[in-house]
Amino acid sequence: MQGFFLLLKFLFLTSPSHIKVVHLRANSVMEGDPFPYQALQMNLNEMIVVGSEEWCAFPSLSIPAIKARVDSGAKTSSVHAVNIQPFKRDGNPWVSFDMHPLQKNLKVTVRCEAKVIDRRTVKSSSGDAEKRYVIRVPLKLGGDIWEIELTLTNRDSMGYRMLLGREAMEGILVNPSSSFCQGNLTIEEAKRIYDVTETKSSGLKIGLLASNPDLYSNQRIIEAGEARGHEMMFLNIKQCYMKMDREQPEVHYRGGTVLNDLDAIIPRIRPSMTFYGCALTRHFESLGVATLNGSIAITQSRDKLFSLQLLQKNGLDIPTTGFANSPIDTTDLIEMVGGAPLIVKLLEGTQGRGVVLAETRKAAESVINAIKSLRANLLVQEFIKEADGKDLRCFVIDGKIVASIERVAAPGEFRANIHQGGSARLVKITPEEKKLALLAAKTLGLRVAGVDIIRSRKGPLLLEVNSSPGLEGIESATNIDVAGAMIDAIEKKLHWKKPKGVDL
Ligand SMILES: Nc1ncnc2c1ncn2[C@@H]1O[C@H](COP(=O)(O)OP(=O)(O)OP(=O)(O)O)[C@@H](O)[C@H]1O
Ligand SMILES: [Mg+2]
Ligand SMILES: [Mg+2]
Repeated sequence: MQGFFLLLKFLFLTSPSHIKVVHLRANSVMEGDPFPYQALQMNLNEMIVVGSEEWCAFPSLSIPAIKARVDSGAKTSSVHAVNIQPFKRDGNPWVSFDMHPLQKNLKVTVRCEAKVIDRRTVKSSSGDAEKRYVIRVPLKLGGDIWEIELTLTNRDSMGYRMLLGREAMEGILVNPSSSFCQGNLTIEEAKRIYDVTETKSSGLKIGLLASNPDLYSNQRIIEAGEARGHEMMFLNIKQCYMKMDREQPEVHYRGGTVLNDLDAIIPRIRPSMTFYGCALTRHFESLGVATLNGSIAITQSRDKLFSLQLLQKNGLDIPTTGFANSPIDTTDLIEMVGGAPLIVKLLEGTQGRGVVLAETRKAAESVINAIKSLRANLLVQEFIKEADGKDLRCFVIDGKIVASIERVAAPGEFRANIHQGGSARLVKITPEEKKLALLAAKTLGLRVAGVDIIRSRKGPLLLEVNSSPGLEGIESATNIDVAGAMIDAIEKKLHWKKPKGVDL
């Protein structure tokens, strides 16, 4: 009742004609009073009274029942959403996502779609800031229906799948001491509404282990998997964690969901996440989940020095490369790779950052010694001048070259990386280059690899092998469905065949 009185007071305070604080008692409502109690009473009668928790519905999302925590302390409303996939419809941004509308129940999954009206940084009750998609959908509560804004987030670790915040509460009276003022459902009834009949899809369940669902490459992989009838799940590396236990090792997803029914994972680990991402991939392997690229192969390909050693040991041609510990050896290190001009590469560089051309011996010495004084590791490499700012990127999947492009550096630039302004074009590679690319992927044990080759006077030389090569440059330059070929490789690994009679 206390809340009810508070709201009465609130109503008076926020109404422009009543600016003084009024303490109301139910028995003070009497005829002839100076206050327009009758009008107020009519207003109140029009309001929807809700308790601290209520069953709601989202007709446009095909969610007939979801239990919400009513919290006027929260500004925005949020709803549980996982596996969020942005896409475009009629040129507008949309998202599709999985909702498990029933608490602690992962069997009931509804795939929802809604137009995105905003992306907003929201601070959760734990203090973490998260960038969330915002949608606007009709909410049904009791007999009423009105549009509200919802942010999408993983609420697995929260007590409720939905939070109804004050922005969505226009016309609502909260009585915090009661619950389900608009009708209650038992869990059994809620389950019956969703008609829990487990329907196992005939496709594979594939997890994409990555960091950013908005990346072109990640979107394409999900799209290609779904187009082949598989259940694709975007798994944010940072939100997965591992249980090491002899009897029951597990991978959990934030909130406690146990990821125990995946057939395969596609690791797409960004360089800054190598350590954690590889540990996670290893854990999936120990659970018997198939991985497109294995953890050992990813780990060794990420170590530029180690992978070059492995490649040259297996007879592959690489530019002459030097590596030293002490600045005392810098002079000979430069000599060793044929003197200036030469290339200096940071061991942990990517996208062409950390690759420097030192044109003179003096410049080479200063760059090498400066980097060493920062305790960073570097490689010194002969400069392949005749490459003229061009290199080749060969996309290898399952022992075959599925696409190749030539990347051409921007004017005045020697690095051909797209991120450094380079452009890509279709190229026909020679049998020698083809052999080099396939052998490189095989040597590093990568089922999927982006092999970089530079054309030199001595013939093709191997620059490096990437375990999570980007798809945008290569797919747009060649029009080849590289993402589809990656899914084919998983199907092949798992001996999965499209069920007869299924038209995908
Ligand atoms: N020895 C070299 N001689 C001439 N050009 C080179 C040499 N090494 C690298 N480059 C140029 O610099 C670019 C970046 O080098 P590299 O691929 O080794 O670095 P990266 O930062 O790891 O890039 P990536 O994004 O491909 O992982 C190459 O694509 C190539 O165009
Ligand atoms: Mg690289
Ligand atoms: Mg490269």
